[in-house]
Amino acid sequence: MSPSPAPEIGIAVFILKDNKILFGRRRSLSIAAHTYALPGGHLEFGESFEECAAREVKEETGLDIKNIELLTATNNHLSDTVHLVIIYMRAHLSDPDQTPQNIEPDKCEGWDWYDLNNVPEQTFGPLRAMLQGGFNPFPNAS
Ligand SMILES: CC(C)CCOP(=O)(O)OP(=O)(O)O
Ligand SMILES: [Mg+2]
Ligand SMILES: [Mg+2]
Ligand SMILES: [Mg+2]
Repeated sequence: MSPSPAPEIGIAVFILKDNKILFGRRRSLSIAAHTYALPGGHLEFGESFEECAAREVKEETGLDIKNIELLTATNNHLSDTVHLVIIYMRAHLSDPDQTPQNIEPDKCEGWDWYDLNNVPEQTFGPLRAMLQGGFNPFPNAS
């Protein structure tokens, strides 16, 4: 019997601007297809969490970020073929006036800012559950 593949490691970034968070609707990808998720992607060999966060955000939105901090991690055994550890980071825009661009339109329908209390209905399940459970990514959250 061949060994099960190792779980994937994904970095997801809460980019915070005023009281909003950046979400993008994913196209028909292997993970979280057609749901709203945070910018982010697979941790690559030798990267720190912060390096991966900055790289994936730049690759996907063109945004430069700073104050990159580790928040939490979730272990998501989503199906017989998808087991994903998601490491959640938060960050702020290096330039508050910079606007997100949809750099990878084949992977994402576009980026938009959402209030924590009004995230998209079709938010990626594990993320939605975390937020509905009271997780607050903002600094000094009560
Ligand atoms: C959901 C995410 C944290 C893990 C999967 O990342 P992804 O499919 O966006 O991967 P890439 O951005 O690296 O292509
Ligand atoms: Mg990516
Ligand atoms: Mg990605
Ligand atoms: Mg990637």
